[in-house]
Amino acid sequence: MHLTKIRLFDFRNFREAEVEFSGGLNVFYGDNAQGKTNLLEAIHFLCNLRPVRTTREQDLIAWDKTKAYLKGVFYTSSGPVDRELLLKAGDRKKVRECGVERHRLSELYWQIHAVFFSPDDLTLVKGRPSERRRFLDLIIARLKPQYGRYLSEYSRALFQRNRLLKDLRRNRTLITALDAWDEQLSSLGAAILRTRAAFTEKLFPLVRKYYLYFSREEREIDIRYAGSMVLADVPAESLREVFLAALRESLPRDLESGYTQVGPHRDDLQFLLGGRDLRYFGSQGQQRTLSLSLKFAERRIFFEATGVYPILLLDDALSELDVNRRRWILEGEEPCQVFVTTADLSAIPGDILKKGRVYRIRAGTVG
Ligand SMILES: Nc1ncnc2c1ncn2[C@@H]1O[C@H](COP(=O)(O)OP(=O)(O)OP(=O)(O)O)[C@@H](O)[C@H]1O
Repeated sequence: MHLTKIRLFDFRNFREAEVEFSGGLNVFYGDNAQGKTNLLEAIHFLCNLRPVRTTREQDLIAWDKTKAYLKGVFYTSSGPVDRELLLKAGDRKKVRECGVERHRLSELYWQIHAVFFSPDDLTLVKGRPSERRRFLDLIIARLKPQYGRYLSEYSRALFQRNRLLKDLRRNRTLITALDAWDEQLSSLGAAILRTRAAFTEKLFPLVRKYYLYFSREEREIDIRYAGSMVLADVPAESLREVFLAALRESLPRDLESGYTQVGPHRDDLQFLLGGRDLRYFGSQGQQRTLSLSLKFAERRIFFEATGVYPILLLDDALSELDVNRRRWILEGEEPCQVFVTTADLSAIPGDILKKGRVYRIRAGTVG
């Protein structure tokens, strides 16, 4: 699968552009603040149907406009697919595939996917637990739309339970309503925990493998799912009861804080090297390598699930890698379409650059 062509209108600092791409390496090159990242974001939005990280969709519209339009033509195993996205201020985005408007976006997730990596992904290691949960949840929900539904129902139930906890401070008789929320939370939470456990079983060995490869360190990284409940050795079918018991046990603390203190919404990932937490004790380089490994593991997981390598979008990421790793990624030992931004073409080995296509980005235009 690869993107053969893109058209943009009033997307970020692009007024109008149409560009054809190579199925291999594509390099967006130019000075700072010209639009290299914006073009990468446009590709990501077309592929994954959501903006990079927590950017709001409306912020993608050019500042002095009220609408933005993107069209991408993809080459997939079932032939060419064209996908259009229309953003309108104050409205939901519209998605059309092969000319037909689509409302259930999860039906479009399987075939086309992109993995975006930039130095900001350091937050996956150094940032708050919610960043790591989001990383897990987005990948799983994409591969299993049912999981996305568990998550949204769980957060609705959690919101109601937290509201009730606060109300209980004023009116104790409301306590009878708590059981119903605990029941809901524990069955949805157990489904989330089960799915995450099955997923991390695949993800963790891959992250370890890429970390070893990228870091050339002798020691393996140890990755753990750091739960807010002790779940080691709990069989999958007992998760609901264990969670329910944990909710009851934490009730005094929950009432005091007004928040539910246990559950998958409090869980985290922990990365240890030589027994020390990389989040606090890792060097900048080790943390960067780990965030890159997480993204490469994501890419591999998609390949294993779908048989198709996602498109790789590397924003200003080459400077972090030595020449051998740049070569490995850009030459494609794991073949896929790659888009790279750089302000310095010498970051790309000359023989590889010759095989790729280079686009000069200047003030929202592509040359
Ligand atoms: N919605 C928008 N409308 C118009 N311009 C925007 C919008 N959002 C961002 N920009 C501007 O687009 C310009 C290009 O940003 P971009 O991040 O793509 O630069 P870049 O070429 O990747 O630069 P760098 O090399 O510094 O990372 C910036 O000046 C930014 O302020």
